[in-house]
Amino acid sequence: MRDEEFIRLDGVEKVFDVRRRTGFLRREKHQVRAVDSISFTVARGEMVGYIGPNGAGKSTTIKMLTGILTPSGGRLRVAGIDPSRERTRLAQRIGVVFGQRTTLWWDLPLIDSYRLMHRMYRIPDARYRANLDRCVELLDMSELLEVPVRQLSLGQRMRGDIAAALLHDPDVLYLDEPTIGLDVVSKAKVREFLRELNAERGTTVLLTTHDLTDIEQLCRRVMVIDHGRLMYDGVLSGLHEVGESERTLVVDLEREVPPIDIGPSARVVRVEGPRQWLAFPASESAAPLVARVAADYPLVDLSVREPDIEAVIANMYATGGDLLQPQAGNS
Ligand SMILES: Nc1ncnc2c1ncn2[C@@H]1O[C@H](COP(=O)(O)OP(=O)(O)OP(=O)(O)O)[C@@H](O)[C@H]1O
Repeated sequence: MRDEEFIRLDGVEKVFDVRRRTGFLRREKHQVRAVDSISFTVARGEMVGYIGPNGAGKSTTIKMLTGILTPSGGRLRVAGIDPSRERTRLAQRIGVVFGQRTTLWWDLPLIDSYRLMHRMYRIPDARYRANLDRCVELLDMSELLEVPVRQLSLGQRMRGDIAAALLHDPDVLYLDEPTIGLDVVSKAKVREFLRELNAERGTTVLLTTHDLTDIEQLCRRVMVIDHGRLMYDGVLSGLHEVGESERTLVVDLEREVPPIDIGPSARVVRVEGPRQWLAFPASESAAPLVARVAADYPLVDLSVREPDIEAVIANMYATGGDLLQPQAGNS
């Protein structure tokens, strides 16, 4: 197994058989293709965002990567291991954090959950101590260890869960919504910790989130999945180009004038006194637009605003992704 292909999926599929009620006693069998022929590789030490709308197939992919679910087709390897065949061996190499569920014992003080994991995973004592001390320090948890999990706030519990996933020094960490419901300070703490973990330990991280700031701050590469298919795999900024989004030229004029009219290449989307906002395709240069406005209108100042990434992604989902192809190189 090469480091560039630490995680590797080739045409992976997952089909669920479900029975739908169609009448009082009638049930119809049908199939849900949750993951539809997905291929990608993740290099050792990469930190990759895995995003998509509800029901896109993200959790199903993560469950196959942990060995909880067996693929219906295709081939999948994590650290050279087939997850569903060697789930126990894989468990020593991976850590998993599900933001909406906890792996901690609800009624026990946090430290007792860690002691149990120490035994369950058969973590050598020195390694357990070193990892625990490091998490306690970096995640600011010294006050929390004796507190029963049920009394922890969501942000505290999340830090507790992240530490639990790292006690056995996994090579790969799957994070499913690790900042969901957290306040700004807790989110910042979790992100900072993940950045350090990745930089210092070279832990490979696959991050699923609906919070695009997580991705912006942590991942250079992002994969977008929708209807079980990989719609995009590349740098986050590249989404602007494929997302058919618009940039905005904001112009300050000497005085109020009627909405600027310079033909079909740009349209006025907002006017506030002498300031006007013109939307134009993100793929086009602003220069000709600026030249035309400057020639015909009393221009004082201007700026160009990049599309907001949330709008780009919302647009991608809305268009069904037909325009988008998985980027070569990572598939
Ligand atoms: N055990 C199951 N049985 C039947 N259908 C399932 C099962 N698990 C998932 N699905 C279906 O597979 C599709 C993908 O679901 P999945 O949970 O992977 O999506 P997701 O991207 O993680 O969504 P969310 O963001 O809402 O968590 C959905 O249509 C879902 O209803």
